[in-house]
Amino acid sequence: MNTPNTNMPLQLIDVTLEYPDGDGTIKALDAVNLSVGAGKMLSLIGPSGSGKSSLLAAAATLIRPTSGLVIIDGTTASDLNDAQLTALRREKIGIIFQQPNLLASLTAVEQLMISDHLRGKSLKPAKKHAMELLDIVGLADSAKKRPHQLSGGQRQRVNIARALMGEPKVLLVDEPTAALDNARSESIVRLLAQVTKEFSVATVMVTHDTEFISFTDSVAAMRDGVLGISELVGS
Ligand SMILES: Nc1ncnc2c1ncn2[C@@H]1O[C@H](COP(=O)(O)OP(=O)(O)OP(=O)(O)O)[C@@H](O)[C@H]1O
Repeated sequence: MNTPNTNMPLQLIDVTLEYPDGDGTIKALDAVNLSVGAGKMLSLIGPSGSGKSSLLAAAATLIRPTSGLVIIDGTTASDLNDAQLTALRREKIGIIFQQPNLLASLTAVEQLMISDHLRGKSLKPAKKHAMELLDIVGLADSAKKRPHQLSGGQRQRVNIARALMGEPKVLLVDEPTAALDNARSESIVRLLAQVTKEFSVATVMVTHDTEFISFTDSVAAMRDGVLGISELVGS
């Protein structure tokens, strides 16, 4: 397949990414092909330095690949200028990092409301939307708590809810359980699998926790920039 397919919110076609390395270059991604369907969640595993973060950064359109295409919900990222890419990211992509970078002075509901506010929504509907999402991630009772009053797992739940505020088509998740104990890690991966279905997003989760990959629809393994298993899911 080498044409945009809107049933596949995330498509990477022959994506190669090279970084300068001394006199030469290093191939962080080597002709990667990947498609993830709406409502499907893929685990991305692989040793350190194999290119997982590079793949997420390319899929997030935070970095332009050396060659190949990144297609988000039918839009080819390389056709866009930087301002258009920023708009595409805001409208279509939710990004969840390892450490929830929440603002210390804001309550959980405010962390989410900011997101809608920046998109031009007024406060009342933003609050309603934020409360709905906090309810979905199991934090309706903690809406008024600030980050220091929440556990690590709860902070990650706020992070997930915040990423969903923009109603993304693609959810990119980098090591969401790295700072959590086993039980909390499992509940976070289960929650990600749940919201993937509920919101019909295409989710890619980089993880070292192979224990929890059975909660996801498929698994791809990276090694030296090459995607070992390139599965088409959700077709
Ligand atoms: N900005 C950069 N400049 C040069 N080389 C880079 C850069 N970022 C990553 N690399 C190299 O690209 C390759 C892939 O790195 P990447 O961080 O994507 O791997 P990873 O699988 O995410 O690793 P980890 O699990 O340790 O985060 C590695 O050889 C790395 O050293």
